[in-house]
Amino acid sequence: LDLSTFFLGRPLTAPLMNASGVWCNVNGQLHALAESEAGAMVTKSCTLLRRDGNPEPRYHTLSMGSINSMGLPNEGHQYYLDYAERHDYENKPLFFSVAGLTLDDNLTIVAQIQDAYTPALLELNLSCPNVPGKAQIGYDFDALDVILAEISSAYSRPFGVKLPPYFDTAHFDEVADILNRYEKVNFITCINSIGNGLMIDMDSETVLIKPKQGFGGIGGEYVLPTALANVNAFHSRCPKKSIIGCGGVSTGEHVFMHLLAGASLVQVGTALYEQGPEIFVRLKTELATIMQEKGYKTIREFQGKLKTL
Ligand SMILES: O=C(O)c1[nH]c(=O)[nH]c(=O)c1I
Repeated sequence: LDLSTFFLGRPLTAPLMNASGVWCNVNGQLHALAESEAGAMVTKSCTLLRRDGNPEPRYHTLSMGSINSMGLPNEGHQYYLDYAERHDYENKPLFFSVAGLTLDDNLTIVAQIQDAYTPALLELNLSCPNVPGKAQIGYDFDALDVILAEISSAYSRPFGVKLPPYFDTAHFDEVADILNRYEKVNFITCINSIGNGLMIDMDSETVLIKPKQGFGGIGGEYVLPTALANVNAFHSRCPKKSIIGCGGVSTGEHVFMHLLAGASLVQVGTALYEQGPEIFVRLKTELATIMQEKGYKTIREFQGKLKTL
């Protein structure tokens, strides 16, 4: 599936969706997303069985974003398969996020998605930073190679991966080399939260969240430059794959920047958590205004056309 035509070919001026994990854990939230102005939507990353996740407080708003250590709370994969069966795909495409705790769990879940033959698009989450004792697959390049080989042979359709942020050119090169060896990896979602940040309450002199001594993934405005860099790095290194941008989006300008950097579709996390699905109306309007001011009729005219000096 080529996301760029799937979304850019359509009259959408705002290919927008939620970031997995935000407003997508339970049916009521999923229904609200389905009814929203978002162009697509994704389910909460699921494990084989239901999980409570980490003890609360596990999410906190920050002056320029958020910190979270949710711990992969979800209703278990069958719950989201049931939702995927009921979803109205004419209304908007559905992405199905999977974050199994083991390779076997991932294979079991993916096999059931295969058997259910849902039109949902698999987004394999390789970047959850908050399960104590579980290193991120996205930062273990051998494990990354193995899971892509296993999923590619177990799943017959195109799928995508949700990557953590990288901060070193050698890592962009190495991860892109691995991804380019898997033609079934049709899209790359950059970025997940910047793992293991820490913020402090000045009055009580304590951390803000309970799990992991206060360490958690950072989202929001703080991560925009890192998100744009990862979108652009993989856009230039993986010409046959679509990039879904995620990270730091709260205005139409941010959406425009992600698209210019190479994204075909843009996810919203922290700002959606704070403002709810109505945000998609504002982002669509703001992007359309920017496009009008710049004289662009379609996204294709500027998508991926970031200029260097
Ligand atoms: O703690 C979480 O549930 C979580 N939190 C994130 O910031 N990213 C993720 O992929 C996940 I699975």
